[in-house]
Amino acid sequence: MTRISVKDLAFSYRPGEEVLKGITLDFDGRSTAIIGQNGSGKTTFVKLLKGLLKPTRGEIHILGRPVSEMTAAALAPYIGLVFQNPNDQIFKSTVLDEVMFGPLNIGVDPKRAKEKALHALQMVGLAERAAENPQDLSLSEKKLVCIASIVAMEPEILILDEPTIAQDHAGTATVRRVIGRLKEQGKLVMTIIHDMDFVAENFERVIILHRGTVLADGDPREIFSRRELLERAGLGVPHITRLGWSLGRTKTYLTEAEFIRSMRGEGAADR
Ligand SMILES: Nc1ncnc2c1ncn2[C@@H]1O[C@H](COP(=O)(O)OP(=O)(O)OP(=O)(O)O)[C@@H](O)[C@H]1O
Repeated sequence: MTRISVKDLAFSYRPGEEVLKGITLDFDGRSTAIIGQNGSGKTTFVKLLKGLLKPTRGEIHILGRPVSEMTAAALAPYIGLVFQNPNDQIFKSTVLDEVMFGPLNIGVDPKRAKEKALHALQMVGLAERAAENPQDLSLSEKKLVCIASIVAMEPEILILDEPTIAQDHAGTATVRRVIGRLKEQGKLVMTIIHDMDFVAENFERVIILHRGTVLADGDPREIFSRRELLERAGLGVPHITRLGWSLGRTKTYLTEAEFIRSMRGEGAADR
């Protein structure tokens, strides 16, 4: 089922300078990473999906609804965006109030909003910090509070902007677990990200944006096999993929587990 349909989408911040140049894409339920060099248009693209910017050309439908006819507030129950920098999002004086704000804002009654917020905080491992001031948390924890704030609204579509930046090892593991849970719940999880290891391990579809156009669109193994294309787009590959290549393997490895299986001789056909 198509969750998001994008047709001939273009956007300019300044007249005559298109930063998105006619993008056509459909998003189904597959978790999707949007990658690309700085300035390729990733943030602009997701802001358009979320209704924070208006296209200069083209159409977007979210769950069949035309974004052009909806306000950002009307879209909020369906699509959530977690900003890269938590300071752009956090404004309440307790963690619980912060996470309750979204559900309350879309009309959930206070009792239910509290339940949803506590459940979301449990998911990110911060339920015990509910009474604290979010400003007293570490950057890693603040980012998890921001994820919980969107999770609590239970939108069908969640977009995470650089979820692993500023995360310590435990924080990254939590983000991985939360994404897994959301996928199990049938949500469309999207991300904008430069961390290719995380993409390879957690996402089913990869889209490369390059100078405002779609340069490639495929599953991670397909995308990370295309060395020339990645070089052209100025992008790296997962560490484990590079290690495999350095050892002369033809298979594109995506995870340590599959690399180890292959090294032990369990994947002889993959070499
Ligand atoms: N508010 C703005 N006004 C003018 N130009 C902008 C604005 N925001 C972004 N741009 C320009 O639009 C282009 C696309 O930027 P965008 O932030 O969408 O790229 P990005 O792929 O998200 O980059 P990054 O990985 O650095 O976040 C860039 O050339 C950028 O300089």
